[in-house]
Amino acid sequence: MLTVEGLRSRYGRIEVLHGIDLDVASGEIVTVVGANGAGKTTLLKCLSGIQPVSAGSIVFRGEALTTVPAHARVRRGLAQSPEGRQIFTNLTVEENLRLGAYLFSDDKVERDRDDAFAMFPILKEKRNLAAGGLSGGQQQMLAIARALMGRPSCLLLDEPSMGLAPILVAQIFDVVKSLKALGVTVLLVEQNAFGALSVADRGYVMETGRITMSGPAAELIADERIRAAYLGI
Ligand SMILES: Nc1ncnc2c1ncn2[C@@H]1O[C@H](COP(=O)(O)OP(=O)(O)OP(=O)(O)O)[C@@H](O)[C@H]1O
Repeated sequence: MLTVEGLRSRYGRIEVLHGIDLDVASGEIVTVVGANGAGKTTLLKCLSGIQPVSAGSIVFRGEALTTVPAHARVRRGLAQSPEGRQIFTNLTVEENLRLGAYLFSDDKVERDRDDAFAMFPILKEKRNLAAGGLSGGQQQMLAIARALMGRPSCLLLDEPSMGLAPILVAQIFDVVKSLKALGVTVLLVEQNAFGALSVADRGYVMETGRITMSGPAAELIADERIRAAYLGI
């Protein structure tokens, strides 16, 4: 569904992605794990079209995306739930969800909203409250639910567990896992390697702008080097 080859990107004169190769098949949950500053967020920004690519290619559902603007990528089914959530805190939960469906005016929007409420009952309970009043975990759920309202075929998730208490981290990873059942393909970028690899089918390890390891998530979790470097085991 998504194939990235030789992707390079830079901030000014400093290159931070040095030729990334990765692919995500339809229906998979794939994670990119790596330390703070490895380049994970930059990679997702290149995929969503808000960071220029200096070399390489991005092909999504058979179509080259590298020069397609960000808004057009969303229309093609590639959606991002950004790091730091970026929900509209002054709007209600329901208004935030409706904004996620801005591409559509059909009656399926109501059904999508009901599906979101079924998936996240707490959002239904708080639908008329300002989103800024939600807890961190609830805001993260809202950010994911809002991205789903755009009916993506592939969802890019940037550090959904960041800044959350451990119990909420577990909940968020459960949510990611449940996306698979909805038929949504997920590319999940995370510093929490254990949580991410626990729910993913496959994983890539990123270090200073390069992919240094990849494989089935279960194999990566069992790998001594990964356990020592990322899992603190
Ligand atoms: N706007 C920017 N201008 C210059 N350098 C940047 C900018 N954003 C990121 N960088 C640098 O690019 C490198 C990769 O950063 P990036 O945010 O992609 O890493 P990351 O793995 O996502 O880390 P984090 O987990 O903190 O988001 C880092 O060295 C960072 O300092």
